[in-house]
Parts: sequence; structure tokens; C-alpha cells
Amino acid sequence: MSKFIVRGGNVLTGNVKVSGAKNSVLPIIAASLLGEEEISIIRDAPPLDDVMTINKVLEALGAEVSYDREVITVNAQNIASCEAPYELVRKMRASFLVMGPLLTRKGYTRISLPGGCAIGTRPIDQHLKGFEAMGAEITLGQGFIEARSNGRLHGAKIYLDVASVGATENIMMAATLAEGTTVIENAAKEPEIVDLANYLNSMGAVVRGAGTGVIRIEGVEKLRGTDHTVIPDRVEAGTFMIAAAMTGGNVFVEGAIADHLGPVISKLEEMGVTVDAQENGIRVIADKPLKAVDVKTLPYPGFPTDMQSQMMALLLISQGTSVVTETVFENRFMHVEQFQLMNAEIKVEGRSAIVTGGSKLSGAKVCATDLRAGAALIIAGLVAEGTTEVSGTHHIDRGYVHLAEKLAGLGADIYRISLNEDAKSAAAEGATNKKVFQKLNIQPTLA
Ligand SMILES: CC(=O)N[C@H]1[C@@H](OP(=O)(O)OP(=O)(O)OC[C@H]2O[C@@H](n3ccc(=O)[nH]c3=O)[C@H](O)[C@@H]2O)O[C@H](CO)[C@@H](O)[C@@H]1O
Ligand SMILES: C=C(OP(=O)(O)O)C(=O)O
Repeated sequence: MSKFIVRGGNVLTGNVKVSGAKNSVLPIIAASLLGEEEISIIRDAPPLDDVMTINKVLEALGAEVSYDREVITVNAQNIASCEAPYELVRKMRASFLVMGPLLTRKGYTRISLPGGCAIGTRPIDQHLKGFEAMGAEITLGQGFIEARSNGRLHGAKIYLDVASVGATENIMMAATLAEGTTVIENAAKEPEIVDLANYLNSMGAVVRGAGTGVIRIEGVEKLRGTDHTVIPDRVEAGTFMIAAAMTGGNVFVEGAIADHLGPVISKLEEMGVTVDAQENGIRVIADKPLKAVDVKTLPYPGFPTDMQSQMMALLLISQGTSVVTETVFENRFMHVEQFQLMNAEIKVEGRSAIVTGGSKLSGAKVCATDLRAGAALIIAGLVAEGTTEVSGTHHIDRGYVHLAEKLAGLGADIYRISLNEDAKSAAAEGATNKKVFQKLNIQPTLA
């Protein structure tokens, strides 16, 4: 058990480096299962809990996986099992992405229904619809999904009812070894889809049109391992940009790609933040009062749902009223209650949240209800009066590398504590966490 302790009031300045993208590296690691020959080397793989989890899934399937200084090596020449263990899949939704590669390479797979952040029901019907169109037989029962094909999958034309990122990735991977051509219509266009397509092509696949609404995949007989560097994490980059804006700071977000962050940059500019896109990163300068803006989440290239809660934190201190509309996930306002504990004025009406700006945020004990909500609460804590304690850190560890250290490097007053049993009972007696550590003479553990 651990917590982030944030004391508000410091202005962020300096340089922060973005890590590799979680949402790219996870499908890419899954895709490495397609490499029947040679090993795969995946660079800039962030040391996140989700990455460790999917690595364990691959090991359980019989692949040899090593992780050293942000480089993952996968030898998937021998796949001994086609069943992803329940304990791992329930921890992380992206584990379900091994289904496409296993089905197309081995003709069979059995996977439990995926878990992950509780931001909506998150069905997988579009993944399954795609596999079925390619000739797979799907059986559901007792929390498991079985997919089998009689011989190779075959190419098909698949129209996705929603432009699902995961379904596009899973079907794209399955199609690489199918017989003939697969066309995915209403495909997701996220930069992570393009990164996966580039990885697959470098393994010997033939994928065209990734990044547009129509992706065409010509099936090939075999794929081999390759050497690939993952793109920078646009959500992590956007989180630092908002943190900088929140504190009236001046921060260079090294590695951030402006092309991937169009709507976030536009909204920041509308609010009065100066955003300077440079060749190797983005500088954010906030030296004026912030104006309220309305935000609506949409699939890429719309405003990302993964940036909604961080943006809401920023709107809390803007001047005026904003409407934040979440159209991607039906239950992604859980952070609102936590913000309210910090004195925020927000009212949820259906899929919109009406945010009254100008709140004087005050520090509070809050809980990360999902990954991005955790980051948003920390950002709010950066300007709140007094101390904010953010628990539920396991969510944050799924997607942010050394968040406390990176923010502290920019001047934030933030650290992370691990509470052992003694500390917990002392905390219950009313001591602050900091005092507990002084009393026990333990150094707080940074993220
Ligand atoms: C590991 C990863 O890359 N995660 C990202 C991915 O999640 P993920 O791939 O799970 O998100 P999807 O794009 O699939 O989901 C978008 C919407 O489509 C719906 N849907 C999805 C699949 C399906 O078969 N049927 C269906 O109805 C979902 O319930 C949701 O409402 O994209 C999301 C949307 O940008 C991001 O928030 C996540 O960070
Ligand atoms: C919702 C997210 O991730 P996942 O799809 O892995 O739950 C996220 O990254 O914000």
C-alpha cells in the first residue's frame, strides 16, 4: 500500500522526458507472438506494471521474454500454450490482445474475459465479430472465450460498429497471417495503431492504411522478429503539459510529438496557454489567467478520453464555466467525487460534467478511481492549498513511469510513501504520513 503526498503551491519549470507509449507497447508485445523466426527487440518499453503483466502473459504462453533498461527481447519461436492465465488477464484488459496473434498463428486460443479500469462496460463484441468474419468459431462460457479456426483464418471485409482501438489492433494482428486480404472499415486511427502497423510490417506483414479509417492487410505465410522503437506516450506528455499549465509554469516536455496531441494543444491555446511545438518536444508556458473551454472526448483525432480527467483538473482553476462531455466511455466521471472532496464545483448531468471554474482547491485525502483520474488528482494537488494524499496508486503505476520523481524534477512538492503495518496504525492515530516516517526513521520510497 502506498500514497502520493502532494503539497500545492509550487510552479513547475524545467525539462521532463516522456517515456514510451503504454498503449503502443502493449499491442506490440502481443504482436511479438507472431514472430516464428528470429527474436523481437522492443525499445523504449516503459517500466510499467502493465508491461510486466503482459510480459508474464507471454511467458505463460511459452515465449522467452527479458526486460532490461527499457528494452524487451522476445523469443516467440516456441509457443507451448494457447491459454492466457486468468490471474493476469483479469488485471489488465490489454492482455486480450494476445487473442488475435494466437488464433492466427496456432488456430486456437482460450482467454478469460478481460479486466482493467472500471470506466465502462467495455465489451469485446467487435473483436469477436472480426475473428468470426475471418472464419473463427467462438465459444463463450464460464468467464472464458475460446476461439478456434479450421486451418488458416481467411481474409474478410469487417466494418467496425465503433472505431475500437483494441478491436482494430486485434483484427489487424489476426489478419497478418490469414489467407487473402482483410479490410477493416471504420478502423481506429490512433497513433498507436500506426505504430503497431509499422512494427508488423517490419516483421514481414503487409498492412496499408493504418492511421486512416480503412486498413487493408494482405495475409502472409510467416512473420519474423524485428527491432522496433516504441513512440512516445502522448497521454503522459499531455499530462505534463496540463500540469505545467495548472501551476502557471514553463516546462519543456521532451519527446512529445505535437502531431499526436492536436486537440490537447488546441484546447490549451484556447485557454490562453502558450504552446510551442519544437522538433524534439513541446514547450508549455502559462503566464496569463486561464479561460474556460468546453471539451468533448472523441476517438482520434478528437480529444482523447485518456486526457479528460486531467483537463477537468485544469478547468477547475479557469475563469468561467466549462462543459466536459465524455462520449467514449459511459462511466468515466468517477474522479468528479474525488475533486469535490478538494472543494471543486462540478455537476454531472448524464454524459456531461458542468465545471465551475475559479475554485480555491483545498488539499484532501482522495483516491485514484482509475489510471488517469489518479494523475488528475495529483495535478489538482499541485495547486491545492495544503496537502493532498492520493491513494489507489496501483492504478497510476499501470500507466505512469516515475510520476512523482518526474514532477519533483520540475519543482513539485511530491513524494510517495509506502505504508507498512506500523505506519498504518500510527497514521490511524492521527499522525500525518510524513511524521510517521520521521518517527519510524524510514525514507519515503519515491515512485
Ligand atoms: C491499451 C489501450 O490501448 N487502451 C486504450 C484503448 O482501450 P480499448 O481498446 O479498450 O478502447 P476501445 O477503443 O476498444 O473502446 C472505445 C469504445 O468502444 C467500445 N467497444 C470497444 C470494443 C468492442 O468490441 N465493443 C465496443 O463497444 C468501448 O466500450 C468503448 O466505449 O482505447 C481507449 C479509447 O481511446 C483508451 O481509453 C485506452 O487507454
Ligand atoms: C483506460 C486506459 O487504459 P486501459 O485501456 O489499459 O484500461 C488508459 O490508459 O487511460
